[in-house]
Amino acid sequence: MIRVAVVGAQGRMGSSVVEAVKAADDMVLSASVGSTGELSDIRTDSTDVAVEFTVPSASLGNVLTLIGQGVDLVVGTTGWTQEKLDQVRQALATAPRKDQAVCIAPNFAISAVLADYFASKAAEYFTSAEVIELHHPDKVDAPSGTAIHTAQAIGQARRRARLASMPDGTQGEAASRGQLIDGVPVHAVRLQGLNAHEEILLGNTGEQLTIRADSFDRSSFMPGVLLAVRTIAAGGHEGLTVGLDQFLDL
Ligand SMILES: NC(=O)c1ccc[n+]([C@@H]2O[C@H](COP(=O)([O-])OP(=O)(O)OC[C@H]3O[C@@H](n4cnc5c(N)ncnc54)[C@H](O)[C@@H]3O)[C@@H](O)[C@H]2O)c1
Ligand SMILES: O=C(O)C1=N[C@H](C(=O)O)CCC1
Repeated sequence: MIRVAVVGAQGRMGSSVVEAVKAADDMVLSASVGSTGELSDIRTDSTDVAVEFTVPSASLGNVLTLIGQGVDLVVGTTGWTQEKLDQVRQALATAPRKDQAVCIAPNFAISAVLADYFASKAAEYFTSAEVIELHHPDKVDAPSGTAIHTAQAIGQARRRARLASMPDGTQGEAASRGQLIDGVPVHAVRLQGLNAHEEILLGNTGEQLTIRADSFDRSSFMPGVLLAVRTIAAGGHEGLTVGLDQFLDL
């Protein structure tokens, strides 16, 4: 049995993970920690993998503390910059266990992971690319971690293909053109009734490709979370892995 601790256990995602772990035949819940709980309860004598879904302002601190306690991690909280990821890599380099592993993924839904992957493949064939993410209004960060990841993948693909900057004749005030991430405009919508959705628009003269992923319910994230837990627990992924795509045979 894989012994799993959940950090952020009272949140929307954390509480779903607690239920998913309880329902999994090969897992047992070893600890569940809320915002006032003690991370010191999560140690390698009782936990194999900790799953962290909290808030962007707390996640790095939680991750560094748990790495220091020798614990492997699956992290779904968003808000990760290159600087923060580098701090995780540094902590892992001096971690108590040599084979310690952390997986940080902005999205565990297979639809979103594939949309991101397809966009990274398609982007080099299109003159223009824009990302629209649409979420429930309780979300604290914008743009979404997934949209940032997608825009960065599109930016990389465009550089690989040596594409020129995108055509855009906008003059003067351009706030409504979205936030540029790696040269890609990203637009964030917050709307009552939505859960988590992303649309990638790719355009050429006379044609358009639209890639869209919809998570209608938080249950959509659970198979990916459990897959990441099983993959980390099985070993062989020491160090930092960013993105669930790294654990899929794409
Ligand atoms: N990777 C994915 O597939 C995926 C899917 C959905 C949401 N998310 C991300 O997961 C994060 C959480 O989303 P949510 O909808 O569950 O938010 P939420 O606000 O419902 O839950 C966050 C929880 O973290 C708790 N918390 C805050 N600080 C804490 C701390 N220091 N230690 C322990 N717990 C603490 C809060 O009390 C709250 O219960 C967000 O960053 C969101 O973008 C990722
Ligand atoms: O509901 C959220 O919050 C979500 N956050 C992630 C993100 O920012 O990409 C994944 C989708 C849901």
